[in-house]
Amino acid sequence: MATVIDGKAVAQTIRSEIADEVRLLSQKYGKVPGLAVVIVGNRKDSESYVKTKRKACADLGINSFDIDLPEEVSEAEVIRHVHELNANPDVHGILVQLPLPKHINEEKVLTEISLAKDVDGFHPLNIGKLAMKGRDPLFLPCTPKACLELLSRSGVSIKGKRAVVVGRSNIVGLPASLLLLKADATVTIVHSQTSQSDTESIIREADIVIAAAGQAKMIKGSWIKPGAAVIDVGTNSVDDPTRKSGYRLVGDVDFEEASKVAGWITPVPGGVGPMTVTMLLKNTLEGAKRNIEQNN
Ligand SMILES: Nc1nc(=O)c2c([nH]1)NC[C@@H]1CN(c3ccc(C(=O)N[C@@H](CCC(=O)O)C(=O)O)cc3)C=[N+]21
Repeated sequence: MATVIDGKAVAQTIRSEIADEVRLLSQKYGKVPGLAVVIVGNRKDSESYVKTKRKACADLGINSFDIDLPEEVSEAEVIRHVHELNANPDVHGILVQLPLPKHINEEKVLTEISLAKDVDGFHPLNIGKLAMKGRDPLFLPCTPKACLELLSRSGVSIKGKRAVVVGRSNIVGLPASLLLLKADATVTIVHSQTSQSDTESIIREADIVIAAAGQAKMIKGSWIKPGAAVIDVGTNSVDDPTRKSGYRLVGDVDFEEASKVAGWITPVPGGVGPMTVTMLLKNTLEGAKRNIEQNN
């Protein structure tokens, strides 16, 4: 049976380390880190993630700046807010919750975020640096960073291992594959246009699987190499009439099957999700430290 990686517990440990550092900064400089969270419209999932992020800030003594904009807001208006946050010395990190409404060009907005405040790591220049050998972005994207942190805290080495990333999104699959490559893995990406037989056979050879396809339980236990480390990024909501909410979250991996074969596996919920938020807080702390120490 696989070791189940308790993302919530690891996240809690790291959060208390962050809270200590926030207190030190405040004692030494009289300043605390600040994170601005911009949300446009009222998608239920986005509202729930943003609420989680703002609460996590409050728990750690990080200032959060809430920018809530209506669905119909213009792209220019969103960018105006970003510029205002870039100029605000109390804001050390800026996160624009994705996805944005169709009439707003995400790349245009993300490009306007000051590189020094890009705590999501989604600025095209940060992604470009992530892709280049010998270069490092100021911030690593939170979910990929969470995946690697869970591997390293579980004692799973990456160098020379075969890793597969399932999915190629800009916010998870692509940067996760780049980060694994930087960590010296041999990386393969499988995606929606990969044949079913290739998908299965490539996953079967992988020592490390990062599942970020957004398909409930698509990865079966029989596809997992015995002893592999399986990191499940999927957060798919499926109907569940036995719950008060009417739904529950499941990952991209069939946990029941895969946990009998894998060496390590992350659950959903309670795996990558809480660590993603923690990496956001950590990036905000790092940004604040760089900024405050530079100005003192
Ligand atoms: N600019 C931007 N940055 C993001 O980081 C970003 C984004 N946009 N858009 C959407 C995705 C999704 N995402 C999650 C964060 C936390 C959980 C999380 O905490 N999940 C809990 C469960 C939460 C629940 O029960 O609802 C868990 O897995 O245990 C999940 C997903 C961040 N994203």
